[in-house]
Amino acid sequence: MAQRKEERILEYVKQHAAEGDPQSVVDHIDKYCSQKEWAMHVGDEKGLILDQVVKETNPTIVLELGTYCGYSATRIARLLKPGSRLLTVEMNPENAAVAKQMIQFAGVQDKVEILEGSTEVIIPSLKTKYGVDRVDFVFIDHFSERYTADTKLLEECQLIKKGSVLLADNVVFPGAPDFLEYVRTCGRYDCTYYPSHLEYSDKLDALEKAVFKGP
Ligand SMILES: Nc1ncnc2c1ncn2CCCCCNC(=O)c1cc(-c2ccc(F)cc2)cc(O)c1O
Ligand SMILES: [Mg+2]
Repeated sequence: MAQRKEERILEYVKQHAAEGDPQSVVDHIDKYCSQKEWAMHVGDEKGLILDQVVKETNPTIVLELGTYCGYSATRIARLLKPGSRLLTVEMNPENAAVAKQMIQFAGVQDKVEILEGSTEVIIPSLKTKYGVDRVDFVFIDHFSERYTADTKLLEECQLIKKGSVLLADNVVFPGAPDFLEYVRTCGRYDCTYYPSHLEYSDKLDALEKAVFKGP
């Protein structure tokens, strides 16, 4: 029996999902986490909203803040056009190791790069160290206390340009009130609120989309 919940999820996927099939990986993570052990993936209900926003954005460069086990990285990467790439930031090295294997098993490793470290350190290095000019889509799913600071950091580093899309998870639960206040009142974003539910739960939650209008 694997020691950590995240390793048990990976083991279940390896034993039951179809290798090289990202949809199968996503479906089996949802199955395990709704039936056996809850875990903080964006999940199937909010995941459908994520899918819709990714499809309408059709991004070339995606940044994800908070990889965890790689569920949303796999979910996003399965929708990306050839030649596009997803950079995902994870501070916890044990979770990054699980995510690397999950992404590899799903067969999307050529599109996904896991950057180990904290967002406040990684974001300022994206241009110089990772050759990023701008990001088209940012999925924000790390500590809600960092959402606003990292959004401001993306602006200051000129990583988001007119039309870049931010999509933030958990804006109701655990909640990101200062992020909602910031993007809705600073005058630089067109915001859309998508009510939903916390993953594998009937508690209310929501996603907030914030489209950058330029500095
Ligand atoms: N500065 C940085 N840079 C990179 N990673 C970083 C970081 N700082 C931290 N981390 C590492 C991310 C930590 C996980 C973030 N996600 C969450 O914390 C999260 C929690 C819940 C939740 C649900 C029910 C409850 F009762 C309680 C919590 C649900 C979700 O969908 C979540 O995404
Ligand atoms: Mg989340």
